[in-house]
Amino acid sequence: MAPMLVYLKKLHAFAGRKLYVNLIGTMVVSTLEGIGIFLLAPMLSLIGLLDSSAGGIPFLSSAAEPLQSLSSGLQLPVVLAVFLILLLGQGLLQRHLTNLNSELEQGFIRYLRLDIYKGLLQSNWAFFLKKRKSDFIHHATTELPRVSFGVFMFLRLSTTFLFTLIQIGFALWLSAPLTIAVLLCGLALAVFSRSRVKKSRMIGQETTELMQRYVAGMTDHFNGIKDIKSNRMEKQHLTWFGALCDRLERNIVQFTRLQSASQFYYKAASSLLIACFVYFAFEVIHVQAELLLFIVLIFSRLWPKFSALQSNLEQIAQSIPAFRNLWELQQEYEAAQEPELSELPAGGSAMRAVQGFEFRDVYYRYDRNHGSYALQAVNLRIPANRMTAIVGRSGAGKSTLIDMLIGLVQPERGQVLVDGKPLAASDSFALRRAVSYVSQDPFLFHESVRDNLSIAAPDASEDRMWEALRFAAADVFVKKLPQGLDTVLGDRGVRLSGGERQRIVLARAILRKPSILILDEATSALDSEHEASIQEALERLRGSMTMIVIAHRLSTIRGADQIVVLDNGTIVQRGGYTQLSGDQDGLFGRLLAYQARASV
Ligand SMILES: Nc1ncnc2c1ncn2[C@@H]1O[C@H](COP(=O)(O)OP(=O)(O)OP(=O)(O)O)[C@@H](O)[C@H]1O
Repeated sequence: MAPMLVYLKKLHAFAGRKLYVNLIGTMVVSTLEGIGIFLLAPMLSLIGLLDSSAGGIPFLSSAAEPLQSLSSGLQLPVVLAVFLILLLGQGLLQRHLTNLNSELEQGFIRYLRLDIYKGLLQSNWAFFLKKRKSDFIHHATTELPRVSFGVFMFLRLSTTFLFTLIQIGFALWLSAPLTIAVLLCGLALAVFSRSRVKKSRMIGQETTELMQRYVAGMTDHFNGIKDIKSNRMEKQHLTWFGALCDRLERNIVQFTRLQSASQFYYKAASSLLIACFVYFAFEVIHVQAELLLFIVLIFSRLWPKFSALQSNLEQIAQSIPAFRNLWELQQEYEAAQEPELSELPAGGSAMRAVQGFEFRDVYYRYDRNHGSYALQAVNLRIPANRMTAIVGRSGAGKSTLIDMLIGLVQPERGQVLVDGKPLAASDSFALRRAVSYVSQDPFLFHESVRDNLSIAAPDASEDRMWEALRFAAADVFVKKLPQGLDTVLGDRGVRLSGGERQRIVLARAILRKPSILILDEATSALDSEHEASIQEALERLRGSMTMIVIAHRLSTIRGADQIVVLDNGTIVQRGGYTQLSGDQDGLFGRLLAYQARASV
């Protein structure tokens, strides 16, 4: 129940006064409906079906009295007009409430979406390392609407409950013994149905798990569609997917069956009760036929409320696991918010390293409980405005070192210093504003080349964009694209090769005019000709920015001021290209030799 309270509070914070207008409006609609039904009494009395002098029916004589003063020809039209006005008024109000309710519900979904997305964006990198991307998609697309549905179902339950109380009050007035008898029967049925609420919750838990697997599976499969097709794995994936879809189908049908069975039990009980009451009231305690008719009328209104309450309860129970799931994610990312930031920084000044960076006896493990060290005993200086190359075998810790430099991960032991001062977690935004980072797996949005570039520098002119594209040796192929800079890339537009993608991402990085440029295997997909032209362009930037380059192709780092060789998370060699390549027994020398043999 606690997670549900959290989201009810959020709804309260979001909707404020509108929420109460909605709740009170719903109550008014229900009451008007009740009054409309009570008006049936004078109507029936006027057309002679009911004796208005019958003392056993409350309201009837008092409702009939004012009518007596009217001429007989007017009485029925007046009653019918009041009846019509009431029901039309109720209809109009209902329409208004339906619209308001939809605005509230959709607004609340938007509010939750933004709240969650912003919370996720402000979470630290360690949080993303632990989570699967598909889980976020699952939470945003499946769990969030379930939570919103659950919240509004709870509101509906509350108003139905209140209105049921009012109707019980009327019913008690009409006939206390019969009402108490009906309530006892309702209670017995509710107790009998408790296990169904529990079952709904179990089904809801299974829905959550199955949907999580469904979204994760779909994401994985379509991320790996090339592997699937080229290795003819379609059949295995289809079998897996088919089995999961079967389970999803069974899960939903199971819940519908449970709900329809509950509704049937309530309906069957209601028919049985009405039959018993009529028999008992008519044959045993001999109440007036008019009163009996009225009692049947009231209970035929009251009983559906009981079954609606049961249905609401089952639906809420079914959505409870989604509340828990979303709340757990929210707690996780709230604990992982980047420090001292309540808002995402829009602009602000970038940090400028004058002397450079220093790693002082740094240790880092991805899993602090039982993982091996990704970095250990790292002592390293990275001078400002020089080019530092980091090399080593796969898994040596190169990317981890970079992530730590830009404050994405923090040392478990030791310190990272900028110009001699420890890099506080709160400085990392200022630092990252100075950085352009091109990762191993460059990412382009499904937008035009222009949009992809201006994400990095919204104010950049077209001339500056072409200049950056020239730098990255991308100008020639962009000019040849069907709409040049305005060509849409990706699924809906032109597909680029790996090397073309890398060059646009490199242009984007340069467009930002960074003071620190980090290239993590950023030219690995390029042919030698394009790579050479980028090397020349980088050479021209030398001295104007700090460059850190991770490279497997060692020929590309000949010009580096310092080369750092990592192995198993530790620095095993450091020096200039000529010095390191001269040491045949060192790791650098051996890596060079392997590459020389491989290229023969
Ligand atoms: N998210 C992660 N969770 C757990 N371990 C990780 C994670 N990322 C990297 N590692 C581990 O940390 C070590 C260093 O990885 P890192 O990615 O820094 O190596 P790398 O030198 O950049 O490798 P490559 O050249 O293949 O990209 C490896 O043993 C790797 O398995």
